[in-house]
Parts: sequence; C-alpha cells; structure tokens
Amino acid sequence: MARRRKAGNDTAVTAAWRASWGGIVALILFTAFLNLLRFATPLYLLQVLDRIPVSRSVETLVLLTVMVLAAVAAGLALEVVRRRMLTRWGTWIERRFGPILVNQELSSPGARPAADITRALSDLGRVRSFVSQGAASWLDVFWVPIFLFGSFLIHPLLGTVALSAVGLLVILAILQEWSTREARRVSNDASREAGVLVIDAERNRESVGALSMSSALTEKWQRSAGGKLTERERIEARQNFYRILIRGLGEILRIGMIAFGLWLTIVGEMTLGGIFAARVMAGFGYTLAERAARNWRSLREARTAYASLKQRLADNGEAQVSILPSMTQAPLILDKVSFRHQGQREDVVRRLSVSLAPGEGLLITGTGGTGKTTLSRLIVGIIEPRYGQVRLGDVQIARVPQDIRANLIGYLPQHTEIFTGTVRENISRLGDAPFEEVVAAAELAGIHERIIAMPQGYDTPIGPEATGLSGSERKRIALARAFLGKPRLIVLDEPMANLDDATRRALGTALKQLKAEGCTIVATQAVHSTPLSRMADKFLILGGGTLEVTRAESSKKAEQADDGTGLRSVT
Ligand SMILES: Nc1ncnc2c1ncn2[C@@H]1O[C@H](COP(=O)(O)OP(=O)(O)OP(=O)(O)O)[C@@H](O)[C@H]1O
Repeated sequence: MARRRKAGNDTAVTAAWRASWGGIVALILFTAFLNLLRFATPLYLLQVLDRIPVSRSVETLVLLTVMVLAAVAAGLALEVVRRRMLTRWGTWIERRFGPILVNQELSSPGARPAADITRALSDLGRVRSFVSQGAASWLDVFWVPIFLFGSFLIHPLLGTVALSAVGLLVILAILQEWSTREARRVSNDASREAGVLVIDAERNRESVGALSMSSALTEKWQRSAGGKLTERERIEARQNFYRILIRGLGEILRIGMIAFGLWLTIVGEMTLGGIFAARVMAGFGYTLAERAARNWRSLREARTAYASLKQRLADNGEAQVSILPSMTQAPLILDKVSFRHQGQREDVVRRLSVSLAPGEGLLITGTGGTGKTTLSRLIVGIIEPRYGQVRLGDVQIARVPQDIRANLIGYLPQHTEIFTGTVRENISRLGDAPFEEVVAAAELAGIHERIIAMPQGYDTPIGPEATGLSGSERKRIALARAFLGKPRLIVLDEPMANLDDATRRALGTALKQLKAEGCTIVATQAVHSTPLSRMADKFLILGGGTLEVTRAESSKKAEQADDGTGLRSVT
C-alpha cells in the first residue's frame, strides 16, 4: 500500500516537472541568447577604441554603434520575456499545488494543526517567489565563468584579477551567511512566538477583554517582538557591512582592471580597446555573481521549502481503497483500539473492542478528560489508532478517501464550528447539497423554524462569530450539518451540552428516527442525559484508566455509570 501511495504522489510532482520541461529548455535558451548578446558591448569597444581612431571612419562608427544598440535592445527584450516566463511559471506552480496542499492538509487523518496549512502554503509561496524573482540570477550564474574566460582571453593577468575578485566575493557571501545564521534563527523563533501570541489573543478576544489580560499579553508580545527586533538590527548591521564590502570590491575590480590594463599597454602587451572590453566582461561576471549571492538565501530557503513540499505530497495519509458497496450496511467495528496522545505516558484508550450494527446507538460516558473526544475523533477517522483498527466492515475509516467518508459520516465536534457563509452553506458542509436535504437536516436538528424566521432564511450570512445566534442555535446548525443526508454513521461529541430540556428531548426523538432509518449513532456525554441514554443500545464508560463496553439494560445503568460505577458486561 505504501509503495502504491508513494508512486501515485511522485507522479504529481514529476508530472509538474514534466509539464515544465519545455518551458525550462526555453528559459535556458533565452538565458544563453541574452548573455551572448552581452558580448556585443566588449566587442564594440574593441573595434571602436582600437580601429576608429586609426581609420577615422565615421560610417563604421555609426554602423557599429547602431549594431551594438540593437544588440542591447534585443538583450533587454529577451530579459523582459524571460522574467515574464519565470513569473508565469511561479504562478503556475502555486496554482497547481495550492489546492492539492490545502485539500490534503484539511483532509489529513492526522488532523494537523492549522499552522501546518499556513506553513505548507508559505513553503509553496517561497518556491513561487524564488522561481519568479530569484531563478533568473541563478540561471545567469553559469555564465560567470564564460565572462571571466573572455577577459582571460584578452589578457591572462586581467582574467586573473577578475577571477580573484569573484573568488573574494564568494568568500564574503559565505561569511555574510555564516555570521548572520544564528541571529536569523533566534529572530525567526521570536517572530513566530510573537505571531502565535497575537493569533491566540485574537482567537480568545472575549476572555482577554473580560479578564483584563490585555496588558499582560502585550508585555509578553513585546518581549518576543522586542527580541526579534534586536536580532534583526544585528542581522541588518552585518548584512550592510558585507554588502558594502562586496560593492567596494566591485569598484576595486573595475579600477584594478583599468590600472593593470594601462600598465599592460605601457609595456606594449595590450590596446586601449582590450582594457575596456576586458573591464566590461569582468564587470558582467562580477555583477552576475553578486546578484546570485544576493539571492543565495532565497535559493536555500526555496530548496528547503521544495523538499518539505515534496515530503508533504508524498505523505498523503489517504490511501486509495476499493470501497465495498456493502460498506453502508456493514457494522462499525472498533477492533482492539489503543491510542496515546503524543508526549503522554498513558493510553487514553487501551485495546477497546466494540461493534455496532446499522441502526444501533452507542453512548460514551465519562468525566472530563477521560477520552470521550479522543474516541469520537478516532471513530470518525480524524486521528488513527496506535494499535488496532476502526472499521466499517472491512474498511478502515481513516483510509477511506475523504469525499466518500463525507457521505458516510456525520460529525458534531465538541466545539461548535460555524464557517463564514450562509446558513444553507453551513448545513450543506459548504457544498451544494439539495435544498430539501438541507431543510430535512435542519428539521431533525430542530432549527428549521428559527432559520425561516431569519430575514433571509437559509440565505442568511453567518460566520465564526455568528453574532445574532445563541450558543444553542449555533449548536443546532452544527447538528444539522452532521445529520445532512442521514449518513451511515453519526458521531456526536457532547450533543446535549448547551441545549435546553425541550430541545434535548426533540434531539433524542430525532436520533431515534435516524436509528430507525439505519444510521449508527455514537454520542458522548459528560453529564447524564435521559434522551441520550434512551437512544443508546450500548454504553461505554471511560474513566479511572479503564474502559469497559456494556450492553444497556436500562437507562438507569447509564446514570450509575456517571459516577464511575455500574455497567460491566463486555460485548
Ligand atoms: N492533543 C493532545 N495532546 C496531548 N494530550 C491530549 C490531547 N488532546 C487530549 N489530550 C489528553 O487526552 C485525555 C483525553 O482528552 P479528551 O479531550 O479526549 O477527553 P474528554 O473526555 O473529551 O474531556 P472533556 O469532557 O473535558 O472534553 C486528556 O487527559 C487530555 O489531556
């Protein structure tokens, strides 16, 4: 399976390379042409300075000048086209991989944190930005030796001077990189810390305001941001120092070329045209090397970003499985499931086995922190067990492609999530489910009447803040989302929390109706709820580090279970 997965994703990356191949060849040719055109100026100088003073031919001067200007104009035109090609290539890369990454990160069974999506996209942005802006200088860098060789051909001494200057430039660039590396690491860490702090504060704005945490948070932010600024100052001071040295070295090279050139003319080894031609070629070589050195970091960052993107694309947790048509009829099976959170010493769930036929209900009970949410997430395939399997029949849920999983499973997370969009879009999972299905789901969740009382009904825009909706109304919209299309398996994490008694009873009735239509229901509760107990055919009590699966004999047993006693027969 792993081999098949890798092969499939390699195709995505290699297909992109294959599709880019023609463009890359064109870019190399453009680069070759425009650099060849750069030789027009030194050739012109050789001809004009050495021949015209002797021949005194104005026509030749005009003709050569027109020719060199045409070559310069052609070179500039090619450069414009080359830059345009690189920009388009960069945009193409981002367009091609952006949706794949977002979709992959959002549907990953590992449920990566949101920061991971941001990181993946910023890696992609880095690759795009390098291709659009930095790649040209690295394409040109291969021409540095050719320009140096040109000045070497005019005179070995001038070639050696140019080569030494470029060599020194490389050493300075390495020193610049090396001397700022640690400061950049510290600055990036501080910057990330400050950013996370602001995002957290923004997310928990209400608590920050109500509990007067703003000055403490500002102080904390200032410490991180201040650290970043100090390091940035240090980095910039060093960078400026090396940049000035590199610029100065360029000036020294130009002066040196003239000085050595003139000396060579004095000793009769060179002409005036030769001096200027060699000086121009050495100047081109140096400038191209300097540009590449300036883009050194962006090349390195783009390489790291590319490697990480490639890894992400090869790390697609969704295996292609053949979905048996019988999956909709198959039981939900938890087969010796164990799970431990990263960094924890204890398993939250250990060797848990339970099976639920279509139409059966399971109620997971336990006090805070006993693992109800973890188990719900294991069942819907957001996280994968450490050992054991969660299956629908023979198929592991976490391995089911996301689009198929979405039709099979409805899920209400513990924290109600409302997306920016209309009520209808929120219930239809931002898709285009038929309106009747959306209404049916809203009716089951007991929110239909409230929605049609809104000014724009199902088209009313709402968002994460969802002002204008009570906590219970938000919850019922999220419940409707879970019920949409009456999926094969519905997992509800604390569905009764925040609901009043009448709504709880109505929800209990809705769950019974869904069960009667063949849905398997898994619900959790921290506090006893009679409608949920009535819905359940099986009970699972978490707590005290042990798990026991029990068959309900009566809802009373569930009540006993709330305090950690009662219910003990394993299915
Ligand atoms: N991402 C995580 N990393 C490490 N430990 C975690 C993580 N999520 C939960 N835990 C730990 O796993 C245990 C079970 O947490 P879980 O949220 O599943 O419990 P719960 O029964 O749903 O709690 P509550 O009713 O308070 O929501 C807790 O001890 C919790 O601290």
